[in-house]
Amino acid sequence: MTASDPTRLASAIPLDKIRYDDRGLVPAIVQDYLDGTVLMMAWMNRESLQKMLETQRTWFWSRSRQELWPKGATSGHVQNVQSIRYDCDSDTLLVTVEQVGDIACHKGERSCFHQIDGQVIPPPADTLSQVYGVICDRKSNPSPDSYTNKLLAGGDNKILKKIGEEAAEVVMACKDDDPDQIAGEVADLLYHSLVAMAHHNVDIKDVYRKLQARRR
Ligand SMILES: N=c1c2ncn([C@@H]3O[C@H](COP(=O)(O)OP(=O)(O)OP(=O)(O)O)[C@@H](O)[C@H]3O)c2ncn1[C@@H]1O[C@H](COP(=O)(O)O)[C@@H](O)[C@H]1O
Repeated sequence: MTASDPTRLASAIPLDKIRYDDRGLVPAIVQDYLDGTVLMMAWMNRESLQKMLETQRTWFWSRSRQELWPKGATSGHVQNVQSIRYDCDSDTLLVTVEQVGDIACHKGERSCFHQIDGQVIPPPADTLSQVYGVICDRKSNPSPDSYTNKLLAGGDNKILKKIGEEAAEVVMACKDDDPDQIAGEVADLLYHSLVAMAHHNVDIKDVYRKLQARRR
């Protein structure tokens, strides 16, 4: 279900089926629709859910201010709703969004979630994005033992040669019809493609956007 289809978005969530608690609230977990990063958790009531369905933007209920609040009203960092799901006993919502701008947190930080080391940058939920994050970090902060840095130092000549080799290895593994070997060679091909993307400053989310745009 996508936000460009408001009828389906509204009909997918029967407002009366949701089990609100004794305060009339239901928790909503908000996730980036491209890489699955968990952006924030906030509370909704029936009215905010209704508003979210109507506007296709996130609306929550503030327990401290006792009022409805639309995400990004002051910062402009709105969240365009892509899908809404509820769990099996209908007492939790999972909302996937296109985050416009960096800031997701209601306190103005980059994320609601702190890592153990105190950083507030959320780790993307999917493995490919995590590996790409490390590769980009190696590019910014080279490490002498890093294979990635050896590739990046060799530029296109070295990186593209490896992509050609890894693609040929995928072909051979498929010819051998060996699922485990195919998985290993595809992992190598994906990794080297990510290095090429980092070398050419491609945002991994742009790849995900293209895949999403092609979804049927
Ligand atoms: N995901 C990978 C990854 N996949 C494959 N490879 C490397 O890619 C190479 C695969 O090429 P080959 O199979 O041809 O092996 P090879 O013959 O040893 O390679 P060459 O001699 O041709 O360089 C191996 O050296 C693998 O270790 C990877 N190297 C690093 N990563 C990730 O990249 C990030 C940065 O790692 P470093 O660069 O090691 O700091 C980390 O998150 C890693 O997990």
